Amino acid sequence: MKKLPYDWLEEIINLAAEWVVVVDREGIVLFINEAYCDYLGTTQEAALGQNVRDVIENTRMHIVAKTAHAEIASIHTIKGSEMIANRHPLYIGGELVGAVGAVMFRNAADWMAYSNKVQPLIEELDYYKKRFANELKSKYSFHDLAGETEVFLQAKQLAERVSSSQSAVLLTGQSGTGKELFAHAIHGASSRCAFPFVRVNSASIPEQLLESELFGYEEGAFTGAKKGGSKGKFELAHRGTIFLDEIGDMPLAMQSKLLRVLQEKEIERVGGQETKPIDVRIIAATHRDLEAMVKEGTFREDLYYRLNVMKIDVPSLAERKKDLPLLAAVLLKKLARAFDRPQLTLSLEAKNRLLLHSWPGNIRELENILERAVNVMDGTVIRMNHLPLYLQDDPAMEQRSSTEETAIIPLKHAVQQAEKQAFKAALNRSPNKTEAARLLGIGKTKLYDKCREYGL
Ligand SMILES: Nc1ncnc2c1ncn2[C@@H]1O[C@H](COP(=O)(O)OP(=O)(O)OP(=O)(O)O)[C@@H](O)[C@H]1O
Repeated sequence: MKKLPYDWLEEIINLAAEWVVVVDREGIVLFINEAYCDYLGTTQEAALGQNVRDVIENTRMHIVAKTAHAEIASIHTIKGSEMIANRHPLYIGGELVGAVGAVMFRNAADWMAYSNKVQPLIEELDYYKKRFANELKSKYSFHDLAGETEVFLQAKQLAERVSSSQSAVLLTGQSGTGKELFAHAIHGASSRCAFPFVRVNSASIPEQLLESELFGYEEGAFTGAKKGGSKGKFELAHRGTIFLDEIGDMPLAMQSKLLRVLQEKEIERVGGQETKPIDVRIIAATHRDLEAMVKEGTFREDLYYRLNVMKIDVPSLAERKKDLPLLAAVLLKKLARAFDRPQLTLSLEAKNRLLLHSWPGNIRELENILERAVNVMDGTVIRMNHLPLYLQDDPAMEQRSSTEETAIIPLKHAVQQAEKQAFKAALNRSPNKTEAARLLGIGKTKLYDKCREYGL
C-alpha cells in the first residue's frame, strides 16, 4: 500500500488539528507544527529537540508521555489565554513512545462558537431527560381519586393504609374503574415515591417481546438488539414500584419467569449470564377473575398468592352511581383545561340519562362520552343530542334489549348495539385482546379503537 508523503501528513495535521505537538517518553519535542510555534513566538527549528517544558508554558505533555493516561478537554493557559487541549499517549507497534497533544480551541471565542452549536442540543437532551423522568413518576395522588360513596371510600382507605407497607398489592375491578389511578396514588404515598413508577401492560406487548421488555436484554441477544443492550422495566423501576397492568393477560410461560424474579429478587437480562439484584414493589391489576383462572389452569396459583398479599377491589361505576355527578364534574374540569373550554356542565336531562345507563365501561366510558360531547357541541352545556346515539335511545331499551324480543330501532343503532355486544362477548371469552381480535376477525388496532369508542 502506498504511504502518504511526510509533507502531506504535516499539512493534513495543520488542517485537521491546527496546533499539534509530539514528544518522546522523556518529554523532548519530536514534532510541533508551524501554527503552534507562531503563537508561542518560536520556530520549529528552535523548538525541536527541546524539553517541552521549555517550549510550552504549563504543559503536561511530559507527564502524559510517562503515565500514558490521556487527558481530554483539559484547560491549558498559555500567554494568558485559556485553551482547551487533548493529550494522548502515543503507542507505536504496541509500545509507548511518547505523547501527542492538540489544542482544540485556542480562545474563548472559538469555544463559544462551538458551544453555541452544542448548547441547544444539550438543552434538548435535558428536556427529554426531564420528560422521561416525569413519565416514571406517579401522576395521581389519593386527592385525585374522586368519589364519596361508601364502597369507594372503603377501597380508597384500604389503599391509603397499604401505601406505607412494602407488600404486593392486587387491584381487581372491571376495566375503566380507576385501577391505574389507585396504583399511582399508592406509589405516590409510599416511601418509594422518590423512585420510579413504571407501568407494564401485559396485554399490549406481543408475547415474544414481553421478556425483554420486563427484564431487558444484552447486546447481540437477538437480531435488531440495540448496541450496549437495554434495561428492562424491572431495572428501570429499581427502588420504586412496578405496576403490572392486565396481569391476567400474561402468558403462562412469562408467569413462571415473573414468579422466579419475585422469589429470587433478581433479574437476568435476555441473552445475559449475570443476575442483578432488584428491589421493586409490585402492584398488579386485572379485570379478570384470577381465582377462576387458577382453577382453569390458565393462571399460576403460586404467582396468584405472591401477588395477592393485599387485595383491593375497585368498585364498578354501576356500584357507585351516586358518584356519577361528582365524577362527571371532575372529568369536565379536566376536559375544560385540556380543551380550553371553561365552565362545562351537564344539562339535567343528560345527567339523568347518564344515571340510567348501566356503565359497562365504567369511568373510562364516562370520560369518553364527555370528551365526545365537548367535541361535538358549541356552547358550555352538554345536552341529550351531544350524547352518543346509544344513549339517546329510550333508557328502558338498554335494559330490555338483552332479555325481551328485539325491539324495532333505527338500523344504525341496532348495528352499534350488536357490535358492542360482540366486542363484550369476545373480550369476556378471550384470555387477551389479541385473541379477542382474532375471534372477531379484526386487527388489534381496530379492536382498541372500538373498545375506546364503546368504553369497554
Ligand atoms: N376516582 C376517579 N376520579 C377521577 N377520575 C377517575 C377516577 N377513577 C378513574 N378515573 C379516570 O377514568 C379513566 C380510567 O381509569 P384507569 O385507567 O385507572 O382504569 P383501569 O381500571 O386501570 O382500566 P383498565 O383495567 O382498562 O386498565 C382514567 O382516565 C382516569 O383518569
